[in-house]
Amino acid sequence: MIKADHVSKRFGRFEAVKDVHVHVKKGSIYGLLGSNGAGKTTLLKMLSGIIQADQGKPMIEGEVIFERPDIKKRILFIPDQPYFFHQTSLLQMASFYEAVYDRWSTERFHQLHGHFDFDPKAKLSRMSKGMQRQAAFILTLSAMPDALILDEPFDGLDPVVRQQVKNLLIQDVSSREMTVLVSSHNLREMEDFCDAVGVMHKGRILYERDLEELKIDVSKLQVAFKKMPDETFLKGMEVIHFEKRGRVLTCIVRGNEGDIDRHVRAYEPAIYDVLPLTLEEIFTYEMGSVGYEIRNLIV
Ligand SMILES: Nc1ncnc2c1ncn2[C@@H]1O[C@H](COP(=O)(O)OP(=O)(O)OP(=O)(O)O)[C@@H](O)[C@H]1O
Repeated sequence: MIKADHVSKRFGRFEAVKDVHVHVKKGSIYGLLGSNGAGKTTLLKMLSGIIQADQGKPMIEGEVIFERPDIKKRILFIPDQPYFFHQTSLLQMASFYEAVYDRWSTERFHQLHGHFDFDPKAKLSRMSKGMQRQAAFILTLSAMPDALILDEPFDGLDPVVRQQVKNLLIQDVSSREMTVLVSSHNLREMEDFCDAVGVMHKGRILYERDLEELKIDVSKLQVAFKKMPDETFLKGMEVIHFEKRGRVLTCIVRGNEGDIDRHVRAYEPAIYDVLPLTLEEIFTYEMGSVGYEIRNLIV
């Protein structure tokens, strides 16, 4: 659905995006993570058709987006600072959106501003950053886009509204296969929200993973033995990381859950638990093994 095919972008002599290849599947949510200046906004703007790539193809449904105004009407971008016309209200902005976007739904618009308890006649310029962001979501989701590209969309939203917005996005993804590409500095923000994540650093995608596959493939074990087993215990599994505190071993291991379970039980542990792994832990260990310290890249 959304694809960056070896895309690069320079600003003068500075290369902000370097040969990036990303694929966001239809009906999925892709989290683009990265620190300040990583190149996320530049990549999102190319994929929204706002700026042109120097090299490679930013594509939507197999077409280079920059050259296709018709496709741009179905792909909406919410920038990190939403823009509204001077002195307008949500209602006035809605008239503009209705005129531009063929699939605009007035019913959805009323439903959404009711949901957020939003005064549609109040001037948007007098509203807080978080309320302006809510307004951007109300307008954008009422345009019923096929794909949404969101730059730091949760900044400035309180935790309740943040969850409401996430739920609305998930609803559109599951009910009508909307595709979402979302950038964030915050790994925890993406947990339980994205289907896939990519980590961007200094213009490149360092690491990319499907989260379902990742969570199935990596486990965290806590085991204790009356008598410590020999080295075959650790050598018999693909251990990414382990810590030993007294008699308790905590191991992050890769591989089939059933095979791991059989291997561990063969050593007759006194205590054996499989603990939930956070996205941060998976990243810390996986990226650590390729030479990056995730904590230095994102929070
Ligand atoms: N129009 C521009 N002219 C010159 N340099 C630019 C321009 N836009 C972006 N850059 C540079 O490109 C790099 C990537 O910027 P970009 O905004 O894409 O990063 P980002 O990952 O979105 O960062 P942040 O999380 O801070 O918003 C930065 O070094 C930035 O200064």
